[in-house]
Amino acid sequence: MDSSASTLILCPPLNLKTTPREKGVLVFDPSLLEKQSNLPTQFLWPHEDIAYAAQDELKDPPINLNGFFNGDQEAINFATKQIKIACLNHGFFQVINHGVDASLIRATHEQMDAFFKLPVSEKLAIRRKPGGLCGYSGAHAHRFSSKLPWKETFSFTHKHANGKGIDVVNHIKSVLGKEFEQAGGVYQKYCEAMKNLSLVILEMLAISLGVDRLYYREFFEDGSSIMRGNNYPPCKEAGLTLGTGPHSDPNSLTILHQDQVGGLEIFSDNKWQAVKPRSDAFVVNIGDTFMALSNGRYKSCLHRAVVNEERVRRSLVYFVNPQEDKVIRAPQDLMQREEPRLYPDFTWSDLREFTQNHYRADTTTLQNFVHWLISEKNTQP
Ligand SMILES: C=C1C[C@]23C[C@H]1CC[C@H]2[C@]1(C)CCC[C@@](C)(C(=O)O)[C@H]1[C@@H]3C(=O)O
Ligand SMILES: O=C(O)CCC(=O)C(=O)O
Ligand SMILES: [Fe+2]
Repeated sequence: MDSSASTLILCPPLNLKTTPREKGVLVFDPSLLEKQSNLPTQFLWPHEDIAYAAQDELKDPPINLNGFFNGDQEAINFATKQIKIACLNHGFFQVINHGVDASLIRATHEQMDAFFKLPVSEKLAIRRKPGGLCGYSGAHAHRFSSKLPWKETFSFTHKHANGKGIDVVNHIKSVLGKEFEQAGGVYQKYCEAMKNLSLVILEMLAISLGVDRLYYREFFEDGSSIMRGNNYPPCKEAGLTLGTGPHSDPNSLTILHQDQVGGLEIFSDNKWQAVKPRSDAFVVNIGDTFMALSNGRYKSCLHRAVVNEERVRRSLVYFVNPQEDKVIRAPQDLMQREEPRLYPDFTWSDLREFTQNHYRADTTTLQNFVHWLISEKNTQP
């Protein structure tokens, strides 16, 4: 396991108060890192993670959601069949005609850009703390000391049940100050749009699995998702590092919007395949929690993000989660005699704790989590 707080300080330390769990603060400042003659070893990734750069682009057609919004049954059947094929194959698909305003997507990217352009000291003042998921992170140095991702992230929670609330605005104002009220408003709208889109996708997933069409929608109605901006600066030695290493997302679904630079790759048909950016599409992937909610029928998708030498790349990510203490259990229809139940009851809070404190997400997170959960339960007094 590699989750010790980093003692490494790549750039002159700023005057930061650190918590006892933070043994040091790595400052991810690409303009300073650029001046170092070699890529610091902490950013090097092993051959098996980097190798076999995608030669092909994924050819799957995007799923058109128009029919769903218009209640066109034939179109819904067609789209849910396409979703089923994608989720049985690799757990990844793109959606178009999703109903989210292009101007809202653009505005959200712009607000994230403005955030990442803040001085490093301001970003570090709201840094993500060990064990937590929210705040600013430079290269995830608060969690790992090797195989650092060449990226910075800014994350916060979005609670689904708050409807048209202003919890995101209030949170952003409280951490960044009143001048970020407008940014908070944009994020709030974007999160609402992502929540609504996630509920549509969950309904289509239910149809595609042949279970009660509202099963997942209702399950996630009071969920608590995570919104994140990823910023991948250009890297002189892009071939030696990764923006996000190969992993499956532990959450339920991920809805991602990437800019036009490109870099997202998914592992399908035994090879890495590039996902060509489409500004009008959202990329959706199945995560470990949904894999459990489908009793293993739908695959949690293996993916990574490569960086490049010239251009900064950005993505907006909405990690969909249920309410944290809700029991994760597949619908009864998917746990028949011929398809025995594959996973024990667990909660997102358990899996989140496992991935934050005991494990680095990979393709076997769910399997290893189940073993951990069982042994934890057995050792509790
Ligand atoms: C529970 C979580 C851990 C991560 C953020 C949320 C949902 C996805 C996870 C993550 C993206 C999976 C890949 C590795 C990771 C460290 C990352 O590169 O960002 C993961 C997240 C995290 O801890 O930030
Ligand atoms: O930025 C990307 O394209 C991928 C990011 C990702 O996989 C993640 O944040 O989980
Ligand atoms: Fe991911």
